[in-house]
Amino acid sequence: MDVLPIDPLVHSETLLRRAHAVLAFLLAFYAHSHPRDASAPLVVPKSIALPLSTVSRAIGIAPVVTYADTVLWNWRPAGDPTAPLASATPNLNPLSQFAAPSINPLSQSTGPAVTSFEAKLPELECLMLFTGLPSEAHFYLTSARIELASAAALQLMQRTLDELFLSDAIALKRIAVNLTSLAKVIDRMTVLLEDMKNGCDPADFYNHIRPWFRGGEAWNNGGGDAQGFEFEGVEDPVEKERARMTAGASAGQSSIVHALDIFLGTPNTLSPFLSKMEYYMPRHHRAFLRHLRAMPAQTTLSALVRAPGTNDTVKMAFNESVLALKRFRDMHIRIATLYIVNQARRPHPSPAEGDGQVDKVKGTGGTELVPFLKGIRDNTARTVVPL
Ligand code: HEM
Repeated sequence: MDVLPIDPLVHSETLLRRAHAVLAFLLAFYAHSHPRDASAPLVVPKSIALPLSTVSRAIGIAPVVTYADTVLWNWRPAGDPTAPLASATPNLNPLSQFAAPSINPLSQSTGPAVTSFEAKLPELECLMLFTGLPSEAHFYLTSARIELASAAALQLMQRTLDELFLSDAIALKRIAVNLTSLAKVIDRMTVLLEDMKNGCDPADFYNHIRPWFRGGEAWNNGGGDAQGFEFEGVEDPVEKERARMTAGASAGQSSIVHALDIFLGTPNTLSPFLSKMEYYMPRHHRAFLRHLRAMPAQTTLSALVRAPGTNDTVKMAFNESVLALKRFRDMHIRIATLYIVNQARRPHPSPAEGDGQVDKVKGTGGTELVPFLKGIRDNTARTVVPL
């Protein structure tokens, strides 16, 4: 195929994102419908490799299928094929109305308005699927709904950071209310995560959907020297190396849970895997995480809840949020067990992970998922502060 120029796209972030998604899907179709030779790199033809590498560099994201391609940029309002691409036109973005749900921390006798913005949740459908299976659409849209619900968490975090700056008695009261609200938003995310089971069949997921997400890292999984993808026509050594050992798409690339970890000060912020996943996020998300991390240590929430003299109300509200995040991760482990570990135990058509060593089963991001996810969950629980 010809190498198509990307010049007509360069002035539009939206078109560049769309190009990334289309090219990354093409890369996955090419790579994973190709006879696999674990001893050699997979040469990706320049018709895919060159524009994908250029577009990825332009928007600062890895040249492979990412969570952004399958979830963040992969929806439109259901039943409206003429609707603009996700986020093309802010006013027509069905998610934009949720960016600022009306949560007023000081008028909370009946709790935050989490349910009221949930009621307005629009019906969404996916732009692209690998398989066309309803399970695949449900898989992506479950994550999209979690992202949507988490808009409220972002706002609560922002308000709390503003109050931290003041840290007077009223500010402390507001912080406690915000944190209690945050716990409720995280619990809502957990309910939405559990809804994965109501539309995504575990066997379909494991055998037919998940194999498409694998990156260069998985090309020679377990086989000697790492070979990965070789992008034909890409000469720049940095870009070549970037393309070679890409991780597969994973919701570990969603920035919301990373943001919660930084905000609450869990030790997960030190996880090399989670840091690596930042390169697979849109650059604005990455910048946001850096910004959160750059807060001076003495002005963080973590410092406040550990400072002598901080009242128990604030500490209890903080612990509520931490424990809600732990519950989210408990649910996530149950989901990963159902969709990956249990499936790996069964005979299945593709030899993705069929060596029977269930403890060594890997996530699409490349982790040994059972110990990894449990460690992350336990770190979260350890962040609780004593009263
Ligand atoms: C069938 C559904 C799912 C399965 C099988 C699954 C599996 C996994 C696995 C195996 C990992 C380890 C990293 C890797 O190697 O890829 C992971 C990480 C992660 N996943 Fe999922 N996941 C699912 C759905 C979701 C959803 C809907 C979310 C929320 C948006 C989510 C959020 C995360 C996060 C934040 C991580 C990083 C680890 C952490 O912070 O706890 N996952 N997932």
